Order: sequence, then C-alpha cells, then structure tokens
Amino acid sequence: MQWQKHGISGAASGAQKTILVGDSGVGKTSLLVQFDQGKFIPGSFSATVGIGFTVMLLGDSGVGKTCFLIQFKDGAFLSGTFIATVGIDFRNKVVTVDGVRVKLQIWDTAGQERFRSVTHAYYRDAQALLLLYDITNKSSFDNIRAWLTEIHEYAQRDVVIMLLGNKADVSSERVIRSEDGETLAREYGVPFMETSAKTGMNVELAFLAIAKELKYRALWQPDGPSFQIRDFVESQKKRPSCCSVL
Ligand SMILES: Nc1nc2c(ncn2[C@@H]2O[C@H](COP(=O)(O)OP(=O)(O)OP(=O)(O)O)[C@@H](O)[C@H]2O)c(=O)[nH]1
Repeated sequence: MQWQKHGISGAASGAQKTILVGDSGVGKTSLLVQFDQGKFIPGSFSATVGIGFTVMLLGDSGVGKTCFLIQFKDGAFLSGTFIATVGIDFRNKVVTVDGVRVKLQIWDTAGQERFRSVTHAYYRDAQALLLLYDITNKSSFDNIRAWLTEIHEYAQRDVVIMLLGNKADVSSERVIRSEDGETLAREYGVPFMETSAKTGMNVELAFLAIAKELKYRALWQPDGPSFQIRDFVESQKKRPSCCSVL
C-alpha cells in the first residue's frame, strides 16, 4: 500500500473497516505493518506498549494534515505537488510520556467535502482531534466553526480537541493573526498553537500534549499530580518570529 494518499479504508463510496482480531502476540500488528510499509518490525508495538489512543487530524483540504503527520512520524517535510488525501490513512507512533510508553494511532483524514461521509464514520473512535487551519488561507480558518459543529455532532463528548494554525513559516502570506486563533480557541475552550509542518515548529509538542492529556485521563488517581493541557501548551509552545505577526 502506498502510504501517503491511499487510505486502507478510504473508498470514496463508503467506509469499509477491516479489523484484525486474535490473541495477543499472534502477529496482528506485524501483519498490518507488513501490509502498510512492506517490512517486518521486530518487537513492534502491542506487546511493549502500555496504553494506546486514536488521534484524528481534521481540517480543510490543503491545510497540511498529511505533512503534519509525516513531519511527526518521520521528521521530514513533503514538499512539491500537493496530492489530496483520499478517504482516510493512518500511522502509528509511540511517544514516551513521563516514563510511560503511549501508542498513538493517528488517522489522517481527507479534507475534501466529498469524503466527509467517510470520515464521519471514524469520529467516534477518536480520543483526540487535531483541528488544523492554514494561516495563509482565510476560508480554512472561517470553516473551523463548521468543523467544530461536525465534531460536536459525530465525536465522543469528552474528545480532546486542539486547534492548530499551520504553515506559520510562511509569514509573508499570513492572513490570520495569531490572536484570532487564540480568541477562537478560547471561545471553544480548547488549547491553541501555531505550527509548521515544514520547519517542525510545535509539531511534536501537539502530539506530546495530546498524549499527556490522554495518559492523565486514563491513569487518573485522586491523589496524583494534576495536568492541564492548556497550561502545558501555553508554557511549552514556540511562537513564530516577530515579523510574521500582522
Ligand atoms: N510552507 C508550508 N507548506 C505546507 C505546510 N504544511 C503543508 N504544506 C504544503 O501544503 C500543501 C498541502 O499539504 P497536505 O499535507 O497534503 O494537506 P492536507 O491537509 O493533508 O490536504 P487533504 O489531504 O486534501 O486534506 C502541500 O503542498 C504541502 O507541501 C507548512 O507547514 N508550511
């Protein structure tokens, strides 16, 4: 399977889910990795990872969801011709949060309207949603409210949401001020930062913050330390250089 733009279940005609079942250790993950990447990864995830969560990337077509995921997974930027995602695709990555290995299964969705019914089917399986707009594209920002309406309709009620203003490296073409992103995020009570899938700015942090929040919720104890995702993001996030602020 080609990773980038052909979803494992991304048929435009409807969502077809294929689920691998079997006892722990029989090789379900290895089979999937072999299918996805054409290679066997010795000692791969399931046996070694403590907890796992599903994270979905959402936002208009072209905002940079696929690039964002590839930057996180492989540390590389996909430049060149833009090929829109068809349906849904996914990647796994394990992050270590305070000594606990957390497996994130990250679903990269197609932003194009015609795939919306396919992606709706997956919302309820996600524990976290990264909602992206492009700081150089006003309509992608204006559509965030519509995305949030969809999220409230289809996603789990307690889903973790983070708003991301991507392409922060393109300061000369910025049309959305950082403050506008902040204001919108505050209105909806979600954490916010600007990111760049090109330079990697805040990409790891976005996933780390999500992983921390999900781990905190999963392993919550009444006398344990508290964690606030918005405070964490505010204290850790890098801001674009002075000149990119309108
Ligand atoms: N300068 C810059 N370009 C970016 C960035 N992220 C993505 N791009 C470019 O934006 C275009 C679209 O990126 P994709 O990642 O394919 O967009 P997408 O959101 O996955 O689009 P769909 O698959 O249609 O939903 C590509 O040409 C990328 O090279 C970024 O942070 N900075």
